[in-house]
Amino acid sequence: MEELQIRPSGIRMQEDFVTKEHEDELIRIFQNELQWPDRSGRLSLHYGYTFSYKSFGIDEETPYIPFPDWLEPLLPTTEGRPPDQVCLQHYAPGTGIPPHVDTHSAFDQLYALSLGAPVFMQFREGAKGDARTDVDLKPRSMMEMRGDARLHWTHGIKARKTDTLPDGTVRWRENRWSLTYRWLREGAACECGNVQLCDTAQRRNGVETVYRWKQYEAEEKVQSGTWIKNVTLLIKLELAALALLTII
Ligand SMILES: O=C(O)CCC(=O)C(=O)O
Ligand SMILES: [Fe+2]
Repeated sequence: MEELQIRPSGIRMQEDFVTKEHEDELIRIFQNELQWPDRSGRLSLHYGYTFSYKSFGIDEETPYIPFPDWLEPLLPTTEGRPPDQVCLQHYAPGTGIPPHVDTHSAFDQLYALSLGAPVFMQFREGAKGDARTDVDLKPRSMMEMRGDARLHWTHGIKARKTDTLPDGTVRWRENRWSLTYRWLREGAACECGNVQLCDTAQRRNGVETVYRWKQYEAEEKVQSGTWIKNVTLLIKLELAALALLTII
């Protein structure tokens, strides 16, 4: 894996993690053999352990979902043990994911494999996002986020139909799938101290943890522009906030 020489530091990339033939076969499986949620927008399927935001450990009530056969050869081997959780996501053209950090306390190492169409992922420094960097996620590439890229910059994908390349070319979005791999953090506490982005630091400092979710909601509003989505999300946010508040 090669680290990109950009800000944020900590983005490591391995191109051609799978062959084109392997990718075609995976997409065939994704499109024909998996049961996706029946709704629009970004769709997710989860494998492995589920993290409980109540107990801040493995959710004992949700059964472990074994990794399917097609997933086994796609697991990164560089951590010495398989990930605890894998999330397969489908992005239909026009969909994205709001800027966020994957929860610090819950997860440590973080990798993502891109399949299908390329897309720009935007990294933004801190909560306000003054510095921004677009990284072109090429199909078949495996990315690792560590250090600043993992903890101190948010990442997200703009919900839009096209991306404009640095040379001005307009690239239409097509179907994209990603696999996000996460390893649980030992002790479920992060020591980075970033009160803006780290839930452990926020808890320790008595900062209203709901802030993170509020920010997420605001971003979603700007991106989706649809009322229904906002309402659904708001309910989810409130539930999440309640779960978080109970453990403060
Ligand atoms: O789609 C991707 O490549 C990454 C998705 C992501 O950021 C996440 O699942 O937390
Ligand atoms: Fe993420």
